Amino acid sequence: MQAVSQGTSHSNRSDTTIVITGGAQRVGLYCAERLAADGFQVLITCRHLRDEWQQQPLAPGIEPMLADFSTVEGIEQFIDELKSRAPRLRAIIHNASLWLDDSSGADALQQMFMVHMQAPYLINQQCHELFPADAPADIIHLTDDVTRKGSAKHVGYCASKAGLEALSRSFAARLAPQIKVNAIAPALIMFNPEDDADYRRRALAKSVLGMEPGPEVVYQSIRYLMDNPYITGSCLPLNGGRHLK
Ligand SMILES: NC(=O)C1=CN([C@@H]2O[C@H](COP(=O)(O)OP(=O)(O)OC[C@H]3O[C@@H](n4cnc5c(N)ncnc54)[C@H](OP(=O)(O)O)[C@@H]3O)[C@@H](O)[C@H]2O)C=CC1
Ligand SMILES: Nc1nc2c(c(=O)[nH]1)N=C([C@H](O)[C@@H](O)CO)CN2
Repeated sequence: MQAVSQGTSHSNRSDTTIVITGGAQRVGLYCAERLAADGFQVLITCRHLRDEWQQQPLAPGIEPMLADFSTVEGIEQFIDELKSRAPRLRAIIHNASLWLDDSSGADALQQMFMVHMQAPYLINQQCHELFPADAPADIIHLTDDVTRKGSAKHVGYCASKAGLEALSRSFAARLAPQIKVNAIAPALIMFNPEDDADYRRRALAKSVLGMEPGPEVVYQSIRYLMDNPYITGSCLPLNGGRHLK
């Protein structure tokens, strides 16, 4: 039986682009750096350019695009600019996210709906034609393991991430067989600087592996999905065994 090759050789990766939304920091920036090192062109979106890029420029192959997904107009502006650049897309990674708890104001759910659902919905609908017909193509959504059980303190966040998970499965059905569409559902990946010792201890205790893995495990999951030709409509649990507790 003929082996199916999905991986693009290093040489022709340089003419294909991976979009990572919210890629100017933390998980998104780490994955952008690893994918650029793999030879891809990477477009990261951000709401503001970072001052530190003057002294510490982004790695070669990474280019920032300004985008604010808090309004439909902002999402459409991003889509128009992306189309005007007419990249040969290899992947779109919907990483942008707001992690607001339920005391963050009356419009918190609406804000998270815009970033977690409205933006991926419009971008997937209007940008799928930027993927070349004859080459591997992936859309990957970053959801959250918390959708398994719900969250007493992040009701709105959890609901919007659950909606993103359903949106991912629907686009998998709509865009097959040309584009594979999957989700990655992380639990704790990396703490925020403001997380105190007690919070960190409690968060680590929620999984049987009890670790803060860092963003490499998200990059590994992205590469697994990109390189495997037979996975679509899935949601990859990346949770240290939280479901076993
Ligand atoms: N960190 C973790 O432990 C976990 C992370 N996840 C998920 O993994 C992904 C990456 O996590 P992490 O790196 O911590 O994410 P961050 O909290 O650092 O947010 C990522 C980016 O989202 C962007 N963003 C927020 N609101 C908007 C908006 N209105 N328009 C455009 N961009 C916006 C921000 O970009 P900017 O400010 O530059 O515009 C920010 O840099 C997220 O989807 C997250 O929900 C899930 C579970 C655990
Ligand atoms: N957009 C974000 N989403 C999430 C974050 C984050 O920092 N930004 N962090 C978490 C937590 O790590 C949680 O999984 C464990 O405490 C969840 N989502």
